[in-house]
Amino acid sequence: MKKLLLLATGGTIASIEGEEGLVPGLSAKDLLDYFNDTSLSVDVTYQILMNRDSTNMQPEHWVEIAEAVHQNYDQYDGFVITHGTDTLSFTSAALSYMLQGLQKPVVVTGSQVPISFKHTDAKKNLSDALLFACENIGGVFVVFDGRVMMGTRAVKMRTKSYDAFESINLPYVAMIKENRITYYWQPERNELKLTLDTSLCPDVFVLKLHPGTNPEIFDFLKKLYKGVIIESYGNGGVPFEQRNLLPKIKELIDEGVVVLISTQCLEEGGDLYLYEVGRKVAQYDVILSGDMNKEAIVAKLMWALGKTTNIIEVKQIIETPLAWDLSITWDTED
Ligand SMILES: NC(=O)C[C@H](N)C(=O)O
Repeated sequence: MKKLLLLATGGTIASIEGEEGLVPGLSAKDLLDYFNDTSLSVDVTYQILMNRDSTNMQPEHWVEIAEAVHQNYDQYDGFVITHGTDTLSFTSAALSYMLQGLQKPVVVTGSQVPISFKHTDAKKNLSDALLFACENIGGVFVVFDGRVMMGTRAVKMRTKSYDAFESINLPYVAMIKENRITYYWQPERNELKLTLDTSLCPDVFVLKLHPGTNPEIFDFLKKLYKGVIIESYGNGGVPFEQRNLLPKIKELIDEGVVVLISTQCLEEGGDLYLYEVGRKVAQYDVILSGDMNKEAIVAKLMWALGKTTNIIEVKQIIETPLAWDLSITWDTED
């Protein structure tokens, strides 16, 4: 019988009605008691790591979760982490970077409706997650509404529907229906040994551009952050007429802040060399995000800056695919 470790962190799945709205209140044991599915023959041990709405998750909590998996790695065949959905993808991406060389599944799940409610997606998600955690596969996965996605590719798309998550720019790994797993593809196996690398620098900011963005915002960012992710438009580029952002971006880079250009478009990634608006900013030492999603970029940049602030080294880390986070090969000017 497979031995699994369930690590509970809170979220709606573990929430109960509080005086001021839903609040995480169930323990890992409560979750399993509600679940009570006898069709799965697994030996589940549980541990409550924290009990918070995932809106309150901070990078330090990602580290706690990664450490818990690492500490227990040899004792279990697979891991299930129950988590709030709001920042679940940030956590799943961060775990994908901090836990390199996983030869066992680490499955992150949650729900849109508490497990204690009559109609809930929690029981299916938990059951699917436990089932998938028994598989002979390595990596961090998100299992939600019957979909299995790589931890670096899941994005929360819907606030209320059960199909809250999509796998962006990478097909689902598998689908689960009535306790049957149908694979579409599988990450290749490797011979790596598990390493825990929790170096994280949280001084990262995401600036979402909109027409009218005031260039002076960069003066504040320069003081507070070591890395700035500019979520630009379409294929990428920044405005250089009227409220010209280019001089401020150059200043930021000259002062040693790492600047990464990404796009507000979720699908297909950017190509900074297509338009003049892109090429102008591409002349500077900016990092390209390809088709990585925002959640993965934030976690990866924090992880990279935890090791080095050297722009060349950070660029090398970010622009190298890791844990299936990036699939685009770089377009260059010629
Ligand atoms: N569905 C959920 O889990 C939402 C909740 N606010 C959380 O992220 O913890």
